[in-house]
Amino acid sequence: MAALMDIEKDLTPELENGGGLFDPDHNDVEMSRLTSKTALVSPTSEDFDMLQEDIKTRIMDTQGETIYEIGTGEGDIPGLKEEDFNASVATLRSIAESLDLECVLLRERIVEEGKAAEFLLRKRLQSEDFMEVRVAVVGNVDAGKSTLLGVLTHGDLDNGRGMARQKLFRHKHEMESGRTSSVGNDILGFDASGGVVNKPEHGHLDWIKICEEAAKVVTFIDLAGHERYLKTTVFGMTGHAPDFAMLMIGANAGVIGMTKEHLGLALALNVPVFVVVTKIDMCPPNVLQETLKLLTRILKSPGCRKIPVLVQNTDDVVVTATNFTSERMCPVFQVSNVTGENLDLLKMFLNLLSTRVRCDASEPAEFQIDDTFSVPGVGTVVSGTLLQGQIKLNDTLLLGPDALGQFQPVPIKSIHRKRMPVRVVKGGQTASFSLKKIKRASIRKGMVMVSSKIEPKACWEFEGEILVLHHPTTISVKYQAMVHVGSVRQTATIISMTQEHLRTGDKAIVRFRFIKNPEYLKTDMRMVFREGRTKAVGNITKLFPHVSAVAQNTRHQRSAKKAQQDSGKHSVNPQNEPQKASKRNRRAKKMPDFEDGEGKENAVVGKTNSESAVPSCSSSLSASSSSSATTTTAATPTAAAAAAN
Ligand SMILES: Nc1nc2c(ncn2[C@@H]2O[C@H](COP(=O)(O)OP(=O)(O)OP(=O)(O)O)[C@@H](O)[C@H]2O)c(=O)[nH]1
Repeated sequence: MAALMDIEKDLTPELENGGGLFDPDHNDVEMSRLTSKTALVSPTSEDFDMLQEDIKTRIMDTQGETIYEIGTGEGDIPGLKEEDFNASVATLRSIAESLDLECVLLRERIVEEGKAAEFLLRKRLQSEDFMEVRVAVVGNVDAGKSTLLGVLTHGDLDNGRGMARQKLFRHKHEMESGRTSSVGNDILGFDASGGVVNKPEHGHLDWIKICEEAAKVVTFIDLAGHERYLKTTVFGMTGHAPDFAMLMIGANAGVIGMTKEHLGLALALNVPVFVVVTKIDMCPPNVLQETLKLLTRILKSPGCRKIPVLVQNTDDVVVTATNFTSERMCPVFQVSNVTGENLDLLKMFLNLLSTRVRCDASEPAEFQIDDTFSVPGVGTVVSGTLLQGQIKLNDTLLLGPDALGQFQPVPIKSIHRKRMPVRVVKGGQTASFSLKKIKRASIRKGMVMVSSKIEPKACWEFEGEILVLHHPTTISVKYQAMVHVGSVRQTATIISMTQEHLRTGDKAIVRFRFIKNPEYLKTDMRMVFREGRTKAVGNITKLFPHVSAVAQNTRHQRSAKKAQQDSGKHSVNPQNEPQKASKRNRRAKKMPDFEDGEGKENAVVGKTNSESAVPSCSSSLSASSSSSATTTTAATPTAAAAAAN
């Protein structure tokens, strides 16, 4: 636990100043009174109101919950005497009640001057509303991914011979009533006090019931472990906008195969990773230790720069969960799907995770499409993630860009979240919409539906600052590879770059041009550029030339419209390459690639993390002995080169 305490100091200054509830730079005298550890002992009615307001704001910012610490304060030696501690808890409970929040004790501990504790404050949501967290599940074949999901979502342990995974009711692209969204999902619901609400009936889970009873739903995006499906995995990690990645490792097999590749991908996309080591029931202790040793070495290597923390008790869960989004901490669980050992810790951790997307309903809506369906009796259905803003029933959004770079207005006639009909969807949540009078063939994954306030523009060309993680020789102008940005997945050509040639480990500003369709992109989006074993990652830095989305009733517009007749769109004059665009459009219509299938990876709209133009960490892979075949990312050119060797 000593290591853990160091980490607490290192990573959680916020825990030392009132659970991060207060801005330490705030000079206001009243505010500083409220950051004291005694703030809740006997507050004046004015202080009470301020505390209440503060918690309310926090709850709104985080889509419905926060962790509040009692007994610590800015500049105070932590700990409250029993009496003061009890008074503080009573105040907190009373504020929680006034705001209709569930108040659940997470941990209580003895510190320097007495007691301290953390409470989870979670909004009691209406039955049609729930918080959402998406977790991408990655790891090598046989690591126990499907088994763990089966055990978590169905509540029965495995027999070590594949029983639990069989329970997963999985229709990858199912569209029952047009309500489903996306690929390979399993859901785990938690009620306001953190209890699991999944109750399989005859082995079958009723998603609507789970969503109605849950205050928070964790969606697992189950990604394939086999190398053959790496493209799908990249799509899952970019297009399904996961908040976190759960990297699974079989204790006895260790860090093998695609493990490092998947870790490198999560790091490159800035998706915080936690590790679950399975099969500890059947693994000799010395082998388990070896696996943990190698894992620790990889995580700490310069390419990863993570701080691994073995989670062994509920204290560790609270500390890791509250600091997880710092991206540096990497919680490591050791579980058995057969005996159930430590699964309660993992469940508690999942219950405490919060989406990384801040929800601000006033922002213009931006929804990225990651799948399309054609549902009998319903019509065309699109599913995806709302990256920002809010969408309500009967809103009208702009759908596009089409092959000409145009956007067309579409009214929202129905919304489903996890198969449940709802009236509103908020930033950070996934949803599906049925679209009237729009043919499925006219929609590509990677298209968006946005508020008209955005005045969206599509682009054929963009510039990115990239780091080459691996390439066998040199990359030059005219080189083509697949660009993954969010749910966009399309081949692009390098048309210019700041260096003549790029080798493994090189960084450069590169200008790309899509070969088939213009796309809707934004600067700062994370991108992956790959082809075979060639891999580069980076950030989009510039977009150009833009294609106007404003309708102009020109002769060209009319001809473009004609070209799109059978998809029923209102096309508009593109401002670049009109003729080529028309041809592309026709070709695109002949070869729709919207089928949902295992290998049909599409690009995904990713969460963009704008911290740096190039990834700050990369595949550590250099730290591990093995094959260069699974090269991943590298934080520095040297590390990348080492990884490649
Ligand atoms: N003894 C033991 N067996 C386990 C455990 N977890 C999984 N297994 C077994 O390991 C085998 C592989 O598990 P899967 O869940 O299919 O592995 P996976 O990672 O989903 O594999 P892919 O879907 O092929 O990527 C199955 O036979 C499981 O019963 C565990 O904790 N203990």
